[in-house]
Amino acid sequence: MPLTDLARGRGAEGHDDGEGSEENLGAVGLGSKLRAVLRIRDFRRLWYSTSLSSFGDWLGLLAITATATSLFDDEAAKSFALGGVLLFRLLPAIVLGPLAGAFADRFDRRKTMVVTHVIRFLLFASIPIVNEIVWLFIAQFVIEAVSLFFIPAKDAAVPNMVRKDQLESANQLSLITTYGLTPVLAGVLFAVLAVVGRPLSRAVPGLDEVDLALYLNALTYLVAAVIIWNLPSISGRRTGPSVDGESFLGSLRSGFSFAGHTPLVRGLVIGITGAFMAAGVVIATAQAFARSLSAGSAAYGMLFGAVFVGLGIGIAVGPSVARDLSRQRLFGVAIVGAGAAVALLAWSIALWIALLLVVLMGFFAGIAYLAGFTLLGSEVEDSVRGRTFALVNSLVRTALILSLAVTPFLVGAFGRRTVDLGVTDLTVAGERLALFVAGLLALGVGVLAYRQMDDGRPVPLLADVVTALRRDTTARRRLAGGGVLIAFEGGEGAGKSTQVRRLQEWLTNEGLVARATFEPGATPSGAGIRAIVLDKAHVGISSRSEALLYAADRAQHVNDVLRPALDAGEVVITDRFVDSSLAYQGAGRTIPLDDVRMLSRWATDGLEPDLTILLDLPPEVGLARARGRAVADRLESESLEFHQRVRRTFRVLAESAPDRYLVLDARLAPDEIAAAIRVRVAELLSGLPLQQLAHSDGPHGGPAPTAGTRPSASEGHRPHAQTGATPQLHP
Ligand SMILES: Nc1ncnc2c1ncn2[C@@H]1O[C@H](COP(=O)(O)OP(=O)(O)OP(=O)(O)O)[C@@H](O)[C@H]1O
Ligand SMILES: Cc1cn([C@H]2C[C@H](O)[C@@H](COP(=O)(O)O)O2)c(=O)[nH]c1=O
Repeated sequence: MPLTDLARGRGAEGHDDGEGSEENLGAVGLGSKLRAVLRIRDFRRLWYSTSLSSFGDWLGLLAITATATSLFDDEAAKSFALGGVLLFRLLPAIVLGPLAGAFADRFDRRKTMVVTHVIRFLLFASIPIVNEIVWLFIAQFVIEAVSLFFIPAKDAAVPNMVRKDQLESANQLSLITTYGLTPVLAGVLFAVLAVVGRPLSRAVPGLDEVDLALYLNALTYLVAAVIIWNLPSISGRRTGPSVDGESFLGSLRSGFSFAGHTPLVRGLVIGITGAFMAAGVVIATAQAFARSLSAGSAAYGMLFGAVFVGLGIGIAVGPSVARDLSRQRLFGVAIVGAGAAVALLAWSIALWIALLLVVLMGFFAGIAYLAGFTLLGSEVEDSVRGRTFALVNSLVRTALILSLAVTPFLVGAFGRRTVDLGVTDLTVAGERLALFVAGLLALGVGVLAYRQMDDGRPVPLLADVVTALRRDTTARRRLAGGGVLIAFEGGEGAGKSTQVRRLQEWLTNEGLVARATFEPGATPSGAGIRAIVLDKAHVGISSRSEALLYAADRAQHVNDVLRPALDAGEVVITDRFVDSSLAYQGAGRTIPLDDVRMLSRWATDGLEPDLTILLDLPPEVGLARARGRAVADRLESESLEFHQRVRRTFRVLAESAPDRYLVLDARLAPDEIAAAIRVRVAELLSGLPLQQLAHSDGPHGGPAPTAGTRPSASEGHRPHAQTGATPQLHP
């Protein structure tokens, strides 16, 4: 068993008992998910520590850029100093990134994190003391180099602290904190320091607000180091310098080879690097683009803010909007979305259009970043995770440096050109062309990344995205070859058993594996429940108890019969399902429908029919038919009003989702009803990947099991061989 699984298992060190179980129920709000992940003690402590150092980072950036510019009076020298600070921040990644990754995979991650924090504490504290631009550059360079060792150690440690299904929430929390909360708090504190700094520097000569910010920043690293020191679980299995006897160079090589030969990682690397290269172009052209909108000096600030608004929305709501889509697909789709938004941005003529597109770009970028980061954490083995994170980190920074450095030259060289289109002249500005090219680049890498990472799902991408956004779980199951569930509903004696049997016979003759089943009583324990609920001798069963008995029968039925058959790609036809509980226990026994719905959803684990066929009949007619067949059971013996409520509810349910129901008048002749059913079912099944009977026994093969005689659920299993697109059916 991989170490990551062991560490994530129940009772792993630092896990609080019972946390996060609510998440397993499905649709849980962002707040609850974040609270659940924060209940994990060690993760919570690591989060405190990284939030603190991230806050320090932002404060440090503000203070350092202020220091750099304050050392000069001349405007050109100020911008040189600013550019120099940023360059020295990004530069070390090119050389040191991969080394740092190999380090994170070979050495104790906790010690690496503590040592790098302490070094940064010392360096930040030294900047105001030395107060020289050359030392500022050197310190920046070393701080960044040291951060490169911290980042992969931290990123690679997080997946070991939370359950796999909680990693996305843990990443959401980290990204929201790092890019939403801490920069704002740092900005506010910096502003406060600017106010208190002046009187302070009069009181303590040589100490101003920038120095204070730098000292505070240094202190955050020291406190964060102490917190991490007290988190032994971060160390994991790394106690010695070498994990498996591989040399340092060897592990560096194997890290590159892993990234190059693993399609998922290759796709992620291509996607993230390309997207950041495009982001660099957007940043480099932003000022000129804002000016081109002739919207005043505030336009740049607004566009800048819009990116963060979009990013925030994407990170916060993206995962729940696209809950059902695989993260591989989500990643590719989101990069393509961000690229398309940038390409359109190049053409926008008004500030409000540009703002909308920038929010959209940020939204998709946020989703892509979160999905990519989560995939790296969850899909990459612990032993190479540090190297993988570090490689991505280096490539991201290299891409940013390159595009930030090259774009202004290209834009300047292109200038503004007028193209003669014959009918009219088109003026093209360099910054807009660069934006358009960046958009196309992101679009291209999104497609490329998607192709590399595609998880081989049989569902076409568009249908996958549409059904995921619509939360159409039944359509998703159908499209993925997960069988088809057809439910028959209706009152007593409506002819359900008759039609279930006829439909199954027809499907079998058409060469498909079709299983007939029923509720209640299709499993051995269900048969016991059926005997209880239908026996007139049981006079004292309460409404709630009855609802629970039907739910228990259904839970067993789903588990033993429906799910396995659907997983095998069969067409499953059930005589009654959830709607019967809503109609009989809800309307009949007057239990609130929402309670019955909730109980049923729990029992079925969300399984819903692809199609429900309602055979509608006045209860007096149906009861007469049923009584001609056998003595009335406990439910059939209920009053006419009871059965009228049941019928009304069946009809209301069908009216509320017409595309999922086929309502037929059950007074028609059985042949007519069967023909109408065949037409609708042929439509539903056409082209779906379903199990087909082997040639030896079908099409037109062996006898079909009889639903009307209430077969045991194991009957109806027929030898079947292949899955394939359903051939043309003949209704
Ligand atoms: N369309 C129809 N017209 C007239 N009689 C029918 C029709 N369909 C079925 N019947 C007859 O009505 C009786 C009940 O049919 P069936 O058992 O198929 O109904 P059901 O809905 O499964 O009933 P229950 O829910 O009580 O089990 C049977 O005797 C059957 O032959
Ligand atoms: C599934 C289900 C069924 N019932 C009732 C409806 C009928 O009266 C009987 C089942 O009899 P049948 O001849 O097999 O149709 O049970 C119910 O009240 N609630 C349910 O969920």
